[in-house]
Amino acid sequence: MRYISTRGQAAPLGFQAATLAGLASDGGLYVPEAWPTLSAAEIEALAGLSYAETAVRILAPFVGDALSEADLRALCEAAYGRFSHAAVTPLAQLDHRHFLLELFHGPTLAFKDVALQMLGLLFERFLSGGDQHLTIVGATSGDTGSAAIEAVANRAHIDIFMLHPKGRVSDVQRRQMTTVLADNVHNIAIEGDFDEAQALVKRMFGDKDFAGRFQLSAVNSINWARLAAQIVYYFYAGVRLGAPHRVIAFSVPTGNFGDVFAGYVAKKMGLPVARLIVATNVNDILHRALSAGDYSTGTVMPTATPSMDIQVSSNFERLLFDLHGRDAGALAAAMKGFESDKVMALSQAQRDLASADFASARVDHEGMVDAMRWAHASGQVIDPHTAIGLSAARAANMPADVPVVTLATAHPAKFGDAVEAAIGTRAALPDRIAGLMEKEERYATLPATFEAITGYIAERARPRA
Ligand SMILES: Cc1ncc(COP(=O)(O)O)c(C=O)c1O
Ligand SMILES: N[C@@H](CCOP(=O)(O)O)C(=O)O
Repeated sequence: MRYISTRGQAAPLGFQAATLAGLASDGGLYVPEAWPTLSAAEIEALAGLSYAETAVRILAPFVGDALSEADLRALCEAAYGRFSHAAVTPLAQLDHRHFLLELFHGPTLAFKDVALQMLGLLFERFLSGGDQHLTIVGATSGDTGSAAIEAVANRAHIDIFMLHPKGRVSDVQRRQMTTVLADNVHNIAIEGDFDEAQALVKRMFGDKDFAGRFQLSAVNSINWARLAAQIVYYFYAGVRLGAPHRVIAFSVPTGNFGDVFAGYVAKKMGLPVARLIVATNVNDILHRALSAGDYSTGTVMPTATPSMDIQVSSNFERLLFDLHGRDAGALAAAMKGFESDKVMALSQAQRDLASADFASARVDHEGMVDAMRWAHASGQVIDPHTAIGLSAARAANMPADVPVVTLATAHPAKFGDAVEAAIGTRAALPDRIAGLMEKEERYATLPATFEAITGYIAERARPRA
């Protein structure tokens, strides 16, 4: 399997090189040259397999010859052996057609663990025996940061620098990052929002001098390996609900468009998906783009779903690449225009193409609270992000015989205040993070400027070997 850049100016890479590179040198994102497919019989054969074994079957075509099947199996078993639920990503039923796909049973209690536990092991595997070391630069609106830090803390060949928007993540989210005092972990609170953090990170990859001095890599979903690992749970849930013989819809609380893009890939690979419902909070650029062709940024509004307070969604570029007929030149020109003007219009033909796979909804604060209360009445305490997805799922116009699965992306204990405000009770902090609120924190606070951030990193990172 070869990976090509959405902007067409970087050399195609294999899985190992694409994983270590993170972002393509031309500013584009790596995508597989062609989508691998599974036959109906191959999907049927996933029934009854463990999560780790399902991961082996789904990831094998993406990994290609970068790992033997036995090595891939060993990594999947190690990664998913750390989850607190035997099913890794279990389904919970809310009523006759609504389900939650619980993605928060990993070490940091959010869906990011599903991919990052795997990515941490892949990095270690690809770096072992060599003299390379990676400087990981990442941006987080709350959950990627802690999952990535958990996955790479104390690894000899890696330094991680994680940028989060100061004061715009929950206390639990911040502490999950800043109380990890390992020498190779560097947390930076930037005086800006998530979009600025993400733009700074992307600029580092594109800066010849900086990228030449340090071997940069990514843990955000710009890294293809992140997304590949997230495809697995769509198949795992779909097969449990009757795929390939039954069509299923998924509702995905969306920020950076990574999670829902993984669902799109699952559909391309053959999973029968009626629609992927892109559920946004009031930071609704993706809903406007898909429903009205208006892909234009506004000011980011802080909400009770901070992990989704995003306007510029990295992975939307991967969908735009397909919507531009995989014409990298056309996409590169469109992205250049968007980067300078903050506006892009999707044509009617592009919207029609997208609407075969995606529906979308914007959910405001009241909609989120209603969904939390409805789930609570059905016996489930859900986090605010999941509630955005559930609200969109309940409003979606899906055929009556199609089950609708909402991705439960975080444990409700990560957002205790918002949960209590909505349903009058808090979810207890699970044992995994007990004592978190008493631990010592360490992080730097810096202005959101390229010079300040790269200067800080340059003083601490190990240069290229
Ligand atoms: C809890 C939670 N829900 C939803 C999202 C949005 O996911 P994505 O950025 O992949 O669209 C995030 C952040 O990524 C998150 O942390
Ligand atoms: N909500 C995310 C934002 C980063 O998304 P990613 O999937 O690209 O890592 C977070 O929790 O940090």
